Amino acid sequence: MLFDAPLPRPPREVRAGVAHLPGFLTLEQQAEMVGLARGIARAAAGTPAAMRRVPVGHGDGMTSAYLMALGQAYLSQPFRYVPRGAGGVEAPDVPAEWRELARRALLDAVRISPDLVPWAAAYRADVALVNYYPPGASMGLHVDAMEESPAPVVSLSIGDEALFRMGGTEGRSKPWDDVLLMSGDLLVFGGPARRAYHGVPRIHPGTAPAGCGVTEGRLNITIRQVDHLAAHPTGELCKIVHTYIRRTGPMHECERCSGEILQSDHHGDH
Ligand SMILES: O=C(O)CCC(=O)C(=O)O
Ligand SMILES: [Fe+2]
Repeated sequence: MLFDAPLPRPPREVRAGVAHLPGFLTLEQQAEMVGLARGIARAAAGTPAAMRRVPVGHGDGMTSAYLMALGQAYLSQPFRYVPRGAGGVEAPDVPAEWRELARRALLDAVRISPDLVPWAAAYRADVALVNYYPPGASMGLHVDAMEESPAPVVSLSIGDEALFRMGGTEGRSKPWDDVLLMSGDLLVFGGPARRAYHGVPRIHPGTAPAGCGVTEGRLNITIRQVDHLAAHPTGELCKIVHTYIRRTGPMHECERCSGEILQSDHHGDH
């Protein structure tokens, strides 16, 4: 009996700015997310927004995961987001319930990692990247560097267990923090860890729980804020395109009202 009961996995701060909340999603919520992702992938099949294999930080002998971007197209070589309509590139919508789920996930994560606090109130998810790892797939150590906003990344795992590795901000070398991500787990990284190297060296085949919606492999959904937004004194939101460091602190200029100086809706992000 001692070894039959699952070991308790309390929420924990892996390091400053990294919160791991095991079992954040119920099995029903997991199956619902998988169903939604599958439906979107089916509808996008055969279009430029279709799920595709994208090697991330891969060495010899590593098999890459499949990727589908929602909210904005995410192109490789070099990696970049392309806003909808720009250059005729389209992307499926991020389901409204995922954006809301990410907002709530961040609020929960803030309680575990106080370094995430500055981002919670103004967080606005605008992109979701859906990764599918077939058995044997992995993702090399990389930095999520293409988002203009420094808001945290909200990551949900469904299906097979994965070894998630978080390194430093300077390079891929040790020390690393290794975290076992199981089906339903939430991981949020931001603040001092936002631009840290991270990856998935391996997944453990055959470990997906019955009823999670994934029978083989692992689904990872990262929900992100790409656009860096600022609030006008009127409350209208604009996208920050330039940041000037003044003696009084950072000042921002937006796309639409070029030249106008805006107040950031974030705190301590520069
Ligand atoms: O699969 C994971 O847990 C991490 C995915 C990731 O790092 C990414 O999509 O940028
Ligand atoms: Fe990443």
